[in-house]
Amino acid sequence: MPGLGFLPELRNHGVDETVVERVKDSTREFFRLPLEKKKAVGIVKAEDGFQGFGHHFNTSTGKLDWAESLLLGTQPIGHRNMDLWPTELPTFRDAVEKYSLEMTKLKSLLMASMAIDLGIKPETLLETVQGKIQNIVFHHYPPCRHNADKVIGIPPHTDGLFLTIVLEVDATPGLQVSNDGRWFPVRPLPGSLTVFVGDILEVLTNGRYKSVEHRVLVDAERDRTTIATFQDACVAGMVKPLPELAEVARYISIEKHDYVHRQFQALTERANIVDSLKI
Ligand SMILES: O=C(O)CCC(=O)C(=O)O
Ligand SMILES: [Fe+2]
Repeated sequence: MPGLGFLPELRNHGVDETVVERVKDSTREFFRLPLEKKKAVGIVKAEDGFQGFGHHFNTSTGKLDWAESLLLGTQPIGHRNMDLWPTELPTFRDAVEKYSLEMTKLKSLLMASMAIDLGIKPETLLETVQGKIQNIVFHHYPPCRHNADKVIGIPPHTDGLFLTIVLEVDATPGLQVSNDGRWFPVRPLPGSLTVFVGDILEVLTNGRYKSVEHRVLVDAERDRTTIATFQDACVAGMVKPLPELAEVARYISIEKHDYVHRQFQALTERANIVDSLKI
């Protein structure tokens, strides 16, 4: 996918259909729970970021956040906070565990194709994600019948980690990508997945792949529910272009924890972190 910031329709991805259907059902069931039950797994802050249920985005766009989300650390096992995996629903934990493993497999397949495309050894790329965090975020955007222009599902952003794989639970539109200052809807065919290049992947590939700005609008009539899987990466503790792709580095090298700090700052200032790393 040279030059592409996202793959709008990944078909024939080999992800087990039963696993997909079960995680979709579990997600619908979770959001149908009464608010008190969802609050029981409310956001908890930890050293490696926050996990749990709540409003994850602080828009500062002058619009009201119109989403409820549950973020679970899923890989490696030590990153899990099992207190936040709902026990209320009998199949939820198992469904998420299996889906997480499918996403791990798919990520490796995608990375093998990327390595071929980039002309580097697959191990070079795979090493960057070895033992790194995978988070799964379940989003629910309820319909907004009146004043839809005053709310936003997720404000414009690029994904800060390495790779994102989005599964739509229903067929409600809302996701849009930005290109040349215009917004374009993303409408994947049923059964396909949407893949986003994250900011770290842009830096690692020295700009061969670009992270792309996207947002989620709220539908007037229908709920939109999605499952976004995020994969983290770094090169020996650093966010920097892979030496194999950086005869002339186009981005500075930065310690991973400084990157996380900068990313947090960029989010609150609505600035683009990747731009601030460009040489
Ligand atoms: O829900 C969606 O369609 C996209 C979610 C997203 O962009 C994100 O979680 O970063
Ligand atoms: Fe995103």
